[in-house]
Amino acid sequence: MDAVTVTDLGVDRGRRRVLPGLSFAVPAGQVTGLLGPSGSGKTTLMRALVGVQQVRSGQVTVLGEPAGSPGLRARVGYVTQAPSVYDDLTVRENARYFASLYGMSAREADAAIADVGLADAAGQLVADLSGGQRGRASLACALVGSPEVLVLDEPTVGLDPVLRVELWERFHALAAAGTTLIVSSHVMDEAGRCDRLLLLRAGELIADSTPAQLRADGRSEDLEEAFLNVVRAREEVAA
Ligand SMILES: Nc1ncnc2c1ncn2[C@@H]1O[C@H](COP(=O)(O)OP(=O)(O)OP(=O)(O)O)[C@@H](O)[C@H]1O
Repeated sequence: MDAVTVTDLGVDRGRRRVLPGLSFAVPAGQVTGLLGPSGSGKTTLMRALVGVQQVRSGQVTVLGEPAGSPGLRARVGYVTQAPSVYDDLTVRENARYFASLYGMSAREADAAIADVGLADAAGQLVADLSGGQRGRASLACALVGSPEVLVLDEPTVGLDPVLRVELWERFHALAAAGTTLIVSSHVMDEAGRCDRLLLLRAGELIADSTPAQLRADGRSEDLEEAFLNVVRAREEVAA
């Protein structure tokens, strides 16, 4: 079953056509990576998926409803690149506040904090956290609502490798329990951790694939090189 379907999605930002017309589907209960260089349109696409982006054309359907429908608010979680937590509250107070909005208990808030590796910093004010810790506090606040679809914009930026691996394990545990995750990254080594890959370049979908298929199509075990080979092959066809 598909959790998300996108048909001919066109988005302009300012005077630029950022997404010319994308079509793809995201299967439920998997981790789908949205990979692409800076400026390729990842955030714009994620904004369209959660219904906060004005679109020029096309349809975005999430869990059977148009993206942004009121009925999806509690079912779709979105963690932006800029952490959306309250600086003047502690990590615990933030998580418990968001838990109360979703009708969840303080215990569930504390579990979400532990899930992102912030248990030791639970009593600290968000204002006193590092950038990476702040991002994880924001992630904890999204996890606490147990959304069916989680859209995460570069959640591992600035994290040390151990923590990155732990978060990816957490993403896969959530997917195994039925959550659909869409995770953006511009680091190709994270592509290998995804079940499926959507590769964007200048707003175009270069690949809708799996890591294994991309390695085969790009004739390289190295995903970055495989991506480049696929891009070059497309350019040769277009020339
Ligand atoms: N508010 C805006 N007005 C005009 N253009 C914008 C706006 N926001 C983004 N853009 C442009 O849209 C394009 C795609 O931006 P987007 O943020 O979606 O890319 P991205 O792949 O998420 O990049 P990054 O990895 O750096 O976050 C870029 O060329 C960017 O300059």
